Amino acid sequence: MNQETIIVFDKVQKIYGDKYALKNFNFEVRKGAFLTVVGGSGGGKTTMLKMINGLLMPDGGRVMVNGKDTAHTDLIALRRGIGYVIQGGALFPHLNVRENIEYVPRLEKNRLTEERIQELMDMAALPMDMLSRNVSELSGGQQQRVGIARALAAKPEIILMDEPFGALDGITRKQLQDEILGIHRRTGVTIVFVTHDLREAVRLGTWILIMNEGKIVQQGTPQDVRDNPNGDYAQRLLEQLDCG
Ligand SMILES: Nc1ncnc2c1ncn2[C@@H]1O[C@H](COP(=O)(O)OP(=O)(O)OP(=O)(O)O)[C@@H](O)[C@H]1O
Repeated sequence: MNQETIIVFDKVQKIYGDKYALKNFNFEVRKGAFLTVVGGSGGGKTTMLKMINGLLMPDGGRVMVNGKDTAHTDLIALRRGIGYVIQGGALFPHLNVRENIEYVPRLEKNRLTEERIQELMDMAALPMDMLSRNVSELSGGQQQRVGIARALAAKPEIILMDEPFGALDGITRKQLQDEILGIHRRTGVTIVFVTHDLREAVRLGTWILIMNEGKIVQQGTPQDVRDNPNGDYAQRLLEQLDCG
């Protein structure tokens, strides 16, 4: 394994009934990458993401994170090093912002210092006076920011993001994209970010993976993908960039 590789998919298969969600999927994620995974509905993006933190296991092949096969690893320890952000933030609605952010570290008997909480709020561009607010009173964009602060709390090596900004208006979406780019730049965390939106994928990614029907259509830098679309599917997807 390449020293700089943090996640490896090795001949991974995932089958539901007689349909492959992932078919002979081989892929490596470099440490520190901002990988964006793009493609149409049902292409296998969420399936591949959930295999990284062991929410799903392969039916064939293996997924390695930091050199360890997820099928033979302590899943709690694995998830401790992986932040997970999904659409809507999946916050605990009855808890306030502080309690949401402190939730996982507390389970592990790690108290976050006030300094660390301030740092997390700053990274997510949230004001400190929001800590005592109940999350159900916050806007969608604010909730998503709390989800990001919570995912960062345990200083993960990897952050998985599944359509995190899908439900937000254009302006809020752009602000959150800027925030996550800043977090990536400052912390060097490896990010795997699933989106339907090629424009978002190109804007954020250092590396782009285009998937369709459980297979890789194309991968490369945003520039490579734009300049040399591989086949009809990539070409049609890229046409989104030119109209709109
Ligand atoms: N629990 C499940 N049971 C049966 N089929 C499933 C299940 N989860 C996913 N699938 C199927 O596997 C395929 C890949 O789904 P997946 O959610 O990974 O795609 P996706 O690219 O993330 O799609 P979307 O962008 O719509 O979320 C789809 O055909 C889907 O219907």
